[in-house]
Amino acid sequence: MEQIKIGMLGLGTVGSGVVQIIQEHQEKISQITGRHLEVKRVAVRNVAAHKDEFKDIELTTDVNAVLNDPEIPIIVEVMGSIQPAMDYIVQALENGKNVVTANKDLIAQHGSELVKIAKKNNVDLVYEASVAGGIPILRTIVNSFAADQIEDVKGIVNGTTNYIMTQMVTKGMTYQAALKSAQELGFAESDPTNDVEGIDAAYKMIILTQFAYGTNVKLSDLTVEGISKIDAADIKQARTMGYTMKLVGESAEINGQLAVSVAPALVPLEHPLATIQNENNAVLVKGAAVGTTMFVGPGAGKMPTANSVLSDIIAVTKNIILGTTGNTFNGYRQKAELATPDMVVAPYYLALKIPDIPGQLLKLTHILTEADTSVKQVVQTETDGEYARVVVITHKTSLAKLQEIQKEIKADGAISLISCYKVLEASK
Ligand SMILES: NC(=O)C1=CN([C@@H]2O[C@H](COP(=O)(O)OP(=O)(O)OC[C@H]3O[C@@H](n4cnc5c(N)ncnc54)[C@H](OP(=O)(O)O)[C@@H]3O)[C@@H](O)[C@H]2O)C=CC1
Ligand SMILES: N[C@@H](CC=O)C(=O)O
Ligand code: NA
Repeated sequence: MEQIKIGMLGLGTVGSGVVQIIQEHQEKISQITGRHLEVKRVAVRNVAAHKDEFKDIELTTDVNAVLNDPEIPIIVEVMGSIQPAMDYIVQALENGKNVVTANKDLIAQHGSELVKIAKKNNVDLVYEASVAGGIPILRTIVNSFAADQIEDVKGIVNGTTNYIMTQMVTKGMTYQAALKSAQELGFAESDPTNDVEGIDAAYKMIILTQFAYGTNVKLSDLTVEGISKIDAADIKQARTMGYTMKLVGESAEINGQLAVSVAPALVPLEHPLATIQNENNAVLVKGAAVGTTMFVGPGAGKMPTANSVLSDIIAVTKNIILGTTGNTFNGYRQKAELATPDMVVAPYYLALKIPDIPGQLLKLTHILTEADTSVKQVVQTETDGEYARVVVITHKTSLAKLQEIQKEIKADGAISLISCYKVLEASK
Protein backbone atom coordinates (compact mmCIF):
# COMPACT_ATOMS: atom_id res chain seq x y z
CA MET A 1 0.00 0.00 0.00
CA GLU A 2 1.22 3.51 -0.81
CA GLN A 3 2.42 5.56 2.14
CA ILE A 4 1.68 9.10 3.25
CA LYS A 5 4.57 10.41 5.30
CA ILE A 6 3.88 12.83 8.11
CA GLY A 7 6.25 15.34 9.65
CA MET A 8 5.50 16.69 13.10
CA LEU A 9 6.51 19.74 15.12
CA GLY A 10 6.07 18.87 18.81
CA LEU A 11 5.71 15.62 20.74
CA GLY A 12 4.10 16.74 23.99
CA THR A 13 0.59 15.95 25.25
CA VAL A 14 -1.13 16.17 21.85
CA GLY A 15 1.80 15.08 19.67
CA SER A 16 2.39 11.87 21.62
CA GLY A 17 -1.34 11.08 21.33
CA VAL A 18 -1.18 11.56 17.56
CA VAL A 19 1.72 9.10 17.27
CA GLN A 20 -0.11 6.60 19.50
CA ILE A 21 -3.33 6.69 17.47
CA ILE A 22 -1.48 6.32 14.15
CA GLN A 23 0.42 3.33 15.50
CA GLU A 24 -2.56 1.65 17.18
CA HIS A 25 -5.21 2.27 14.51
CA GLN A 26 -3.08 1.91 11.39
CA GLU A 27 -5.17 -0.95 9.97
CA LYS A 28 -8.48 0.94 10.21
CA ILE A 29 -6.97 4.17 8.89
CA SER A 30 -5.47 2.29 5.91
CA GLN A 31 -8.83 0.69 5.07
CA ILE A 32 -10.56 4.07 5.17
CA THR A 33 -7.96 6.14 3.32
CA GLY A 34 -6.26 3.54 1.14
CA ARG A 35 -2.91 4.81 2.41
CA HIS A 36 -0.49 3.71 5.13
CA LEU A 37 0.26 6.71 7.40
CA GLU A 38 3.82 6.94 8.66
CA VAL A 39 5.23 9.51 11.05
CA LYS A 40 8.59 10.03 9.36
CA ARG A 41 10.24 12.70 11.51
CA VAL A 42 9.38 14.81 14.55
CA ALA A 43 11.03 18.05 15.63
CA VAL A 44 11.28 18.67 19.38
CA ARG A 45 13.39 20.88 21.61
CA ASN A 46 14.90 18.07 23.63
CA VAL A 47 15.49 14.80 21.77
CA ALA A 48 16.92 13.03 24.82
CA ALA A 49 13.67 13.53 26.74
CA HIS A 50 11.70 11.54 24.14
CA LYS A 51 14.05 9.01 22.61
CA ASP A 52 13.34 6.15 25.03
CA GLU A 53 9.57 6.39 24.57
CA PHE A 54 9.66 6.86 20.79
CA LYS A 55 12.38 4.44 19.66
CA ASP A 56 10.87 3.86 16.19
CA ILE A 57 10.54 7.51 15.25
CA GLU A 58 13.25 9.83 13.98
CA LEU A 59 13.53 12.75 16.37
CA THR A 60 15.39 15.95 15.56
CA THR A 61 15.94 19.46 16.81
CA ASP A 62 16.38 20.57 13.19
CA VAL A 63 12.96 21.90 12.15
CA ASN A 64 14.14 22.31 8.54
CA ALA A 65 14.66 18.56 8.31
CA VAL A 66 10.89 18.28 8.76
CA LEU A 67 9.73 21.34 6.82
CA ASN A 68 11.94 20.82 3.76
CA ASP A 69 11.69 17.05 3.34
CA PRO A 70 10.27 16.44 -0.16
CA GLU A 71 8.84 13.06 0.95
CA ILE A 72 6.55 14.69 3.54
CA PRO A 73 3.24 16.12 2.24
CA ILE A 74 1.60 16.69 5.67
CA ILE A 75 3.03 18.70 8.57
CA VAL A 76 1.34 18.45 11.98
CA GLU A 77 2.10 21.49 14.17
CA VAL A 78 1.47 20.67 17.84
CA MET A 79 4.12 22.79 19.53
CA GLY A 80 1.94 25.80 20.39
CA SER A 81 2.44 29.59 20.79
CA ILE A 82 2.75 32.19 18.04
CA GLN A 83 6.46 32.22 17.24
CA PRO A 84 8.26 30.28 15.91
CA ALA A 85 5.15 28.20 15.03
CA MET A 86 3.91 30.93 12.67
CA ASP A 87 7.18 31.04 10.69
CA TYR A 88 7.32 27.25 10.52
CA ILE A 89 3.75 26.97 9.22
CA VAL A 90 4.37 29.67 6.61
CA GLN A 91 7.52 27.83 5.51
CA ALA A 92 5.61 24.53 5.31
CA LEU A 93 2.75 26.04 3.28
CA GLU A 94 5.17 27.78 0.93
CA ASN A 95 6.99 24.48 0.49
CA GLY A 96 3.69 23.04 -0.78
CA LYS A 97 2.94 21.07 2.37
CA ASN A 98 -0.52 20.63 3.88
CA VAL A 99 -0.68 21.72 7.49
CA VAL A 100 -2.72 20.35 10.39
CA THR A 101 -2.52 22.40 13.58
CA ALA A 102 -4.11 22.50 17.04
CA ASN A 103 -2.86 26.03 17.63
CA LYS A 104 -5.82 28.31 18.46
CA ASP A 105 -3.59 31.23 19.51
CA LEU A 106 -2.14 31.30 16.02
CA ILE A 107 -5.33 30.62 14.05
CA ALA A 108 -7.33 33.19 16.05
CA GLN A 109 -4.71 35.91 15.54
CA HIS A 110 -3.19 35.10 12.13
CA GLY A 111 -5.67 32.65 10.61
CA SER A 112 -6.76 34.81 7.67
CA GLU A 113 -3.15 35.49 6.66
CA LEU A 114 -2.28 31.77 6.83
CA VAL A 115 -5.45 30.80 4.94
CA LYS A 116 -4.38 33.08 2.06
CA ILE A 117 -0.88 31.52 1.96
CA ALA A 118 -2.39 28.00 1.96
CA LYS A 119 -4.76 28.92 -0.87
CA LYS A 120 -2.00 30.51 -2.93
CA ASN A 121 0.05 27.31 -2.60
CA ASN A 122 -2.94 25.05 -3.26
CA VAL A 123 -2.57 23.18 0.03
CA ASP A 124 -4.85 22.46 3.00
CA LEU A 125 -4.70 24.24 6.35
CA VAL A 126 -6.98 22.54 8.88
CA TYR A 127 -7.33 22.93 12.65
CA GLU A 128 -10.25 20.95 14.11
CA ALA A 129 -8.35 20.38 17.38
CA SER A 130 -7.97 24.10 17.97
CA VAL A 131 -11.54 24.52 19.25
CA ALA A 132 -13.09 22.38 21.98
CA GLY A 133 -10.41 19.65 21.79
CA GLY A 134 -12.15 16.37 21.00
CA ILE A 135 -15.50 17.81 19.88
CA PRO A 136 -15.67 17.84 16.06
CA ILE A 137 -17.31 21.26 16.11
CA LEU A 138 -15.60 23.10 13.24
CA ARG A 139 -16.24 20.47 10.59
CA THR A 140 -19.81 20.13 11.92
CA ILE A 141 -20.43 23.85 11.43
CA VAL A 142 -18.87 23.76 7.95
CA ASN A 143 -20.76 20.67 6.80
CA SER A 144 -23.98 20.46 8.75
CA PHE A 145 -24.80 24.17 9.13
CA ALA A 146 -23.75 25.15 5.59
CA ALA A 147 -27.31 26.00 4.59
CA ASP A 148 -28.63 27.24 7.92
CA GLN A 149 -28.35 30.73 9.33
CA ILE A 150 -26.55 30.54 12.66
CA GLU A 151 -27.97 32.96 15.24
CA ASP A 152 -26.02 32.10 18.36
CA VAL A 153 -23.02 29.99 19.42
CA LYS A 154 -22.56 29.58 23.11
CA GLY A 155 -20.64 27.23 25.33
CA ILE A 156 -17.92 26.06 27.62
CA VAL A 157 -14.81 26.01 25.44
CA ASN A 158 -11.94 25.78 27.90
CA GLY A 159 -11.27 22.45 29.60
CA THR A 160 -8.83 23.71 32.22
CA THR A 161 -11.16 26.29 33.75
CA ASN A 162 -14.15 23.97 33.71
CA TYR A 163 -12.01 21.32 35.40
CA ILE A 164 -10.79 23.82 38.03
CA MET A 165 -14.29 25.09 38.79
CA THR A 166 -15.72 21.56 38.96
CA GLN A 167 -13.00 20.43 41.36
CA MET A 168 -13.51 23.52 43.54
CA VAL A 169 -17.29 23.09 43.68
CA THR A 170 -17.59 19.31 43.98
CA LYS A 171 -14.43 18.41 45.92
CA GLY A 172 -13.72 21.63 47.77
CA MET A 173 -10.26 21.77 46.17
CA THR A 174 -8.42 25.07 46.29
CA TYR A 175 -7.96 27.04 43.06
CA GLN A 176 -4.18 26.46 43.11
CA ALA A 177 -4.46 22.70 43.72
CA ALA A 178 -7.07 22.32 40.97
CA LEU A 179 -4.91 24.30 38.51
CA LYS A 180 -1.89 22.13 39.35
CA SER A 181 -3.95 19.01 38.72
CA ALA A 182 -5.19 20.39 35.35
CA GLN A 183 -1.55 21.00 34.37
CA GLU A 184 -0.50 17.49 35.40
CA LEU A 185 -3.35 16.00 33.39
CA GLY A 186 -2.18 17.89 30.26
CA PHE A 187 -5.28 20.11 29.95
CA ALA A 188 -3.62 23.48 30.55
CA GLU A 189 -1.48 25.47 28.13
CA SER A 190 2.28 25.46 28.89
CA ASP A 191 1.66 28.91 30.42
CA PRO A 192 -1.84 28.58 31.95
CA THR A 193 -2.42 32.35 32.10
CA ASN A 194 -4.44 32.28 28.88
CA ASP A 195 -6.62 29.48 30.26
CA VAL A 196 -7.51 31.12 33.58
CA GLU A 197 -7.83 34.66 32.19
CA GLY A 198 -10.35 33.58 29.53
CA ILE A 199 -8.02 34.30 26.59
CA ASP A 200 -7.80 30.69 25.40
CA ALA A 201 -11.62 30.59 25.37
CA ALA A 202 -11.66 33.94 23.56
CA TYR A 203 -9.37 32.57 20.81
CA LYS A 204 -11.80 29.67 20.38
CA MET A 205 -14.77 32.07 20.22
CA ILE A 206 -12.91 34.07 17.53
CA ILE A 207 -12.53 30.89 15.46
CA LEU A 208 -16.15 29.84 16.11
CA THR A 209 -17.32 33.33 15.07
CA GLN A 210 -15.38 32.96 11.80
CA PHE A 211 -17.00 29.59 11.13
CA ALA A 212 -20.52 30.53 12.24
CA TYR A 213 -20.85 33.96 10.64
CA GLY A 214 -17.92 34.11 8.18
CA THR A 215 -16.63 37.20 10.00
CA ASN A 216 -13.15 37.85 11.36
CA VAL A 217 -13.12 39.47 14.79
CA LYS A 218 -10.03 40.23 16.86
CA LEU A 219 -9.32 39.81 20.55
CA SER A 220 -9.90 43.53 21.23
CA ASP A 221 -13.44 43.19 19.76
CA LEU A 222 -14.40 40.79 22.57
CA THR A 223 -15.17 41.38 26.22
CA VAL A 224 -13.03 38.85 28.07
CA GLU A 225 -12.96 37.91 31.74
CA GLY A 226 -11.44 34.77 33.26
CA ILE A 227 -11.97 32.81 36.45
CA SER A 228 -9.02 33.99 38.53
CA LYS A 229 -11.04 36.66 40.36
CA ILE A 230 -14.16 34.59 41.10
CA ASP A 231 -15.15 34.88 44.75
CA ALA A 232 -16.07 31.55 46.38
CA ALA A 233 -18.89 33.40 48.20
CA ASP A 234 -20.56 34.07 44.83
CA ILE A 235 -20.33 30.41 43.79
CA LYS A 236 -22.00 29.46 47.10
CA GLN A 237 -24.61 32.19 46.82
CA ALA A 238 -25.40 31.31 43.21
CA ARG A 239 -26.00 27.69 44.24
CA THR A 240 -28.57 28.70 46.90
CA MET A 241 -30.40 30.67 44.20
CA GLY A 242 -30.48 27.72 41.78
CA TYR A 243 -27.42 28.45 39.65
CA THR A 244 -23.95 27.09 39.08
CA MET A 245 -21.08 29.16 37.74
CA LYS A 246 -19.34 28.39 34.43
CA LEU A 247 -16.91 30.21 32.15
CA VAL A 248 -19.18 30.82 29.15
CA GLY A 249 -18.22 32.02 25.68
CA GLU A 250 -20.91 33.46 23.46
CA SER A 251 -21.00 34.73 19.90
CA ALA A 252 -24.43 36.15 19.18
CA GLU A 253 -25.88 37.67 16.05
CA ILE A 254 -28.15 40.60 17.00
CA ASN A 255 -29.92 42.25 14.07
CA GLY A 256 -27.00 41.43 11.78
CA GLN A 257 -24.38 42.65 14.26
CA LEU A 258 -22.12 40.48 16.40
CA ALA A 259 -21.49 40.39 20.15
CA VAL A 260 -18.69 38.07 21.25
CA SER A 261 -17.72 37.57 24.88
CA VAL A 262 -16.13 35.26 27.42
CA ALA A 263 -16.94 35.61 31.11
CA PRO A 264 -18.00 33.61 34.13
CA ALA A 265 -21.80 33.38 34.14
CA LEU A 266 -24.53 32.09 36.41
CA VAL A 267 -26.05 29.06 34.71
CA PRO A 268 -29.45 27.78 35.92
CA LEU A 269 -29.09 24.24 37.29
CA GLU A 270 -31.63 23.01 34.71
CA HIS A 271 -29.65 24.53 31.80
CA PRO A 272 -27.77 21.94 29.68
CA LEU A 273 -24.44 23.75 30.27
CA ALA A 274 -24.84 23.29 34.05
CA THR A 275 -24.22 19.55 33.71
CA ILE A 276 -20.88 19.88 31.89
CA GLN A 277 -18.18 18.82 34.34
CA ASN A 278 -14.38 18.64 34.53
CA GLU A 279 -12.46 19.03 31.27
CA ASN A 280 -15.57 18.49 29.18
CA ASN A 281 -16.70 21.24 26.83
CA ALA A 282 -20.09 21.89 25.25
CA VAL A 283 -21.09 24.08 22.34
CA LEU A 284 -24.71 25.10 21.73
CA VAL A 285 -25.30 26.17 18.14
CA LYS A 286 -28.62 27.83 17.35
CA GLY A 287 -29.65 27.83 13.71
CA ALA A 288 -32.73 29.56 12.27
CA ALA A 289 -33.85 26.31 10.64
CA VAL A 290 -32.58 23.59 12.96
CA GLY A 291 -33.12 25.33 16.33
CA THR A 292 -30.67 24.69 19.15
CA THR A 293 -28.22 21.80 18.90
CA MET A 294 -25.62 20.82 21.47
CA PHE A 295 -22.22 19.19 21.04
CA VAL A 296 -20.52 17.77 24.13
CA GLY A 297 -17.19 16.05 24.76
CA PRO A 298 -13.71 16.32 26.19
CA GLY A 299 -12.34 19.79 25.50
CA ALA A 300 -8.73 19.01 26.38
CA GLY A 301 -6.39 16.10 26.96
CA LYS A 302 -4.04 13.83 25.02
CA MET A 303 -6.25 11.27 23.25
CA PRO A 304 -9.40 13.37 22.58
CA THR A 305 -7.35 16.19 21.06
CA ALA A 306 -5.17 13.76 19.10
CA ASN A 307 -8.34 12.21 17.66
CA SER A 308 -9.33 15.61 16.25
CA VAL A 309 -5.84 16.02 14.76
CA LEU A 310 -6.24 12.58 13.15
CA SER A 311 -9.62 13.55 11.68
CA ASP A 312 -7.79 16.43 9.96
CA ILE A 313 -4.90 14.21 8.81
CA ILE A 314 -7.40 11.78 7.28
CA ALA A 315 -9.35 14.60 5.57
CA VAL A 316 -6.09 15.93 4.09
CA THR A 317 -4.99 12.43 3.02
CA LYS A 318 -8.27 12.01 1.11
CA ASN A 319 -7.77 15.40 -0.54
CA ILE A 320 -4.22 14.48 -1.57
CA ILE A 321 -5.49 11.25 -3.15
CA LEU A 322 -8.33 13.04 -4.96
CA GLY A 323 -6.13 15.98 -5.95
CA THR A 324 -8.49 18.38 -4.15
CA THR A 325 -6.20 20.12 -1.67
CA GLY A 326 -6.29 23.92 -1.48
CA ASN A 327 -9.93 24.42 -0.50
CA THR A 328 -10.31 26.73 2.50
CA PHE A 329 -11.45 24.91 5.68
CA ASN A 330 -14.31 27.40 6.03
CA GLY A 331 -15.13 29.20 2.80
CA TYR A 332 -17.91 31.43 4.23
CA ARG A 333 -17.06 35.16 4.27
CA GLN A 334 -19.35 37.93 5.44
CA LYS A 335 -18.73 41.42 6.78
CA ALA A 336 -20.55 42.29 10.00
CA GLU A 337 -20.32 45.16 12.46
CA LEU A 338 -20.00 44.65 16.19
CA ALA A 339 -23.16 45.08 18.24
CA THR A 340 -23.19 48.19 20.44
CA PRO A 341 -23.68 47.87 24.25
CA ASP A 342 -27.33 49.00 24.01
CA MET A 343 -28.10 45.97 21.78
CA VAL A 344 -26.67 43.28 24.06
CA VAL A 345 -29.20 42.30 26.73
CA ALA A 346 -29.15 39.80 29.60
CA PRO A 347 -30.14 39.48 33.24
CA TYR A 348 -27.25 40.19 35.64
CA TYR A 349 -26.18 39.10 39.13
CA LEU A 350 -24.74 41.90 41.25
CA ALA A 351 -23.11 41.35 44.65
CA LEU A 352 -22.82 44.59 46.62
CA LYS A 353 -21.36 45.82 49.89
CA ILE A 354 -23.84 48.23 51.42
CA PRO A 355 -23.65 50.18 54.72
CA ASP A 356 -26.09 48.46 57.06
CA ILE A 357 -28.12 51.60 57.81
CA PRO A 358 -31.61 52.66 56.70
CA GLY A 359 -32.05 54.12 53.21
CA GLN A 360 -29.14 52.37 51.47
CA LEU A 361 -31.20 49.69 49.72
CA LEU A 362 -33.58 52.42 48.59
CA LYS A 363 -30.61 54.27 47.08
CA LEU A 364 -29.60 51.13 45.19
CA THR A 365 -33.15 50.66 43.92
CA HIS A 366 -33.09 54.27 42.77
CA ILE A 367 -29.84 53.71 40.81
CA LEU A 368 -31.34 50.64 39.13
CA THR A 369 -34.63 52.41 38.37
CA GLU A 370 -32.80 55.38 36.86
CA ALA A 371 -31.07 52.89 34.54
CA ASP A 372 -34.45 51.43 33.63
CA THR A 373 -33.50 48.10 35.19
CA SER A 374 -35.88 46.07 37.31
CA VAL A 375 -35.05 43.57 40.00
CA LYS A 376 -36.02 39.90 39.83
CA GLN A 377 -34.53 38.78 43.13
CA VAL A 378 -32.80 40.52 46.04
CA VAL A 379 -31.20 38.85 49.08
CA GLN A 380 -29.23 40.20 52.00
CA THR A 381 -26.74 37.38 52.52
CA GLU A 382 -24.75 38.55 55.55
CA THR A 383 -23.88 41.54 57.69
CA ASP A 384 -21.02 42.34 60.04
CA GLY A 385 -23.14 45.03 61.70
CA GLU A 386 -21.48 47.78 59.69
CA TYR A 387 -21.81 46.49 56.13
CA ALA A 388 -24.28 44.07 54.58
CA ARG A 389 -23.64 41.90 51.52
CA VAL A 390 -26.63 42.21 49.21
CA VAL A 391 -27.15 40.16 46.06
CA VAL A 392 -29.44 41.33 43.28
CA ILE A 393 -30.51 39.47 40.16
CA THR A 394 -31.95 41.85 37.60
CA HIS A 395 -34.43 41.24 34.82
CA LYS A 396 -32.97 41.59 31.33
CA THR A 397 -31.13 44.84 30.84
CA SER A 398 -28.66 46.10 28.26
CA LEU A 399 -24.91 46.20 28.68
CA ALA A 400 -25.13 49.99 28.26
CA LYS A 401 -27.54 50.23 31.20
CA LEU A 402 -25.39 47.90 33.27
CA GLN A 403 -22.40 50.18 32.61
CA GLU A 404 -24.54 53.14 33.75
CA ILE A 405 -25.40 51.26 36.97
CA GLN A 406 -21.73 50.41 37.59
CA LYS A 407 -20.78 54.06 37.07
CA GLU A 408 -23.46 55.34 39.49
CA ILE A 409 -22.48 52.80 42.15
CA LYS A 410 -18.86 53.89 41.86
CA ALA A 411 -19.88 57.54 42.12
CA ASP A 412 -21.97 56.85 45.24
CA GLY A 413 -18.93 56.01 47.37
CA ALA A 414 -20.86 54.28 50.17
CA ILE A 415 -22.19 51.33 48.17
CA SER A 416 -19.62 49.20 46.34
CA LEU A 417 -19.96 46.52 43.70
CA ILE A 418 -18.13 43.34 44.70
CA SER A 419 -18.91 41.30 41.60
CA CYS A 420 -21.10 41.24 38.54
CA TYR A 421 -21.96 38.26 36.33
CA LYS A 422 -24.25 37.62 33.41
CA VAL A 423 -27.11 35.20 34.15
CA LEU A 424 -28.08 32.68 31.47
CA GLU A 425 -31.75 32.09 30.88
CA ALA A 426 -32.98 28.53 31.43
CA SER A 427 -34.46 28.27 27.96
CA LYS A 428 -31.49 29.62 25.98
N1 LIG B 1 -3.21 19.84 25.67
C1 LIG B 1 -4.44 19.93 25.21
O1 LIG B 1 -5.38 19.38 25.78
C2 LIG B 1 -4.70 20.69 23.97
C3 LIG B 1 -3.72 21.41 23.33
N2 LIG B 1 -4.01 22.08 22.18
C4 LIG B 1 -2.95 22.82 21.49
O2 LIG B 1 -2.01 21.88 20.98
C5 LIG B 1 -0.71 22.44 20.96
C6 LIG B 1 0.24 21.55 21.73
O3 LIG B 1 -0.19 21.46 23.06
P1 LIG B 1 0.44 20.38 24.07
O4 LIG B 1 0.68 19.11 23.37
O5 LIG B 1 -0.44 20.40 25.26
O6 LIG B 1 1.82 21.10 24.40
P2 LIG B 1 3.10 20.48 25.14
O7 LIG B 1 3.74 21.60 25.87
O8 LIG B 1 2.74 19.25 25.89
O9 LIG B 1 4.06 20.04 23.93
C7 LIG B 1 4.72 20.94 23.11
C8 LIG B 1 5.71 20.18 22.25
O10 LIG B 1 6.28 21.08 21.30
C9 LIG B 1 7.70 21.01 21.35
N3 LIG B 1 8.22 22.34 21.06
C10 LIG B 1 7.92 23.51 21.67
N4 LIG B 1 8.61 24.53 21.13
C11 LIG B 1 9.36 23.98 20.14
C12 LIG B 1 10.30 24.51 19.22
N5 LIG B 1 10.60 25.80 19.21
N6 LIG B 1 10.88 23.66 18.34
C13 LIG B 1 10.59 22.34 18.34
N7 LIG B 1 9.70 21.78 19.21
C14 LIG B 1 9.11 22.59 20.09
C15 LIG B 1 8.04 20.55 22.75
O11 LIG B 1 9.32 19.92 22.70
P3 LIG B 1 10.00 19.28 24.02
O12 LIG B 1 9.11 18.14 24.41
O13 LIG B 1 11.33 18.80 23.56
O14 LIG B 1 10.03 20.37 25.04
C16 LIG B 1 6.88 19.57 23.02
O15 LIG B 1 7.19 18.31 22.53
C17 LIG B 1 -0.87 23.86 21.52
O16 LIG B 1 -1.07 24.75 20.44
C18 LIG B 1 -2.14 23.76 22.34
O17 LIG B 1 -2.80 24.99 22.49
C19 LIG B 1 -5.25 22.09 21.62
C20 LIG B 1 -6.27 21.40 22.21
C21 LIG B 1 -6.09 20.67 23.45
N1 LIG C 1 -5.81 24.57 27.49
C1 LIG C 1 -6.90 24.23 26.66
C2 LIG C 1 -6.56 23.02 25.85
C3 LIG C 1 -7.53 22.80 24.78
O1 LIG C 1 -7.75 23.64 23.90
C4 LIG C 1 -8.12 23.94 27.51
O2 LIG C 1 -7.95 23.76 28.72
O3 LIG C 1 -9.23 23.94 26.97
NA1 NA D 1 -12.63 20.36 17.84
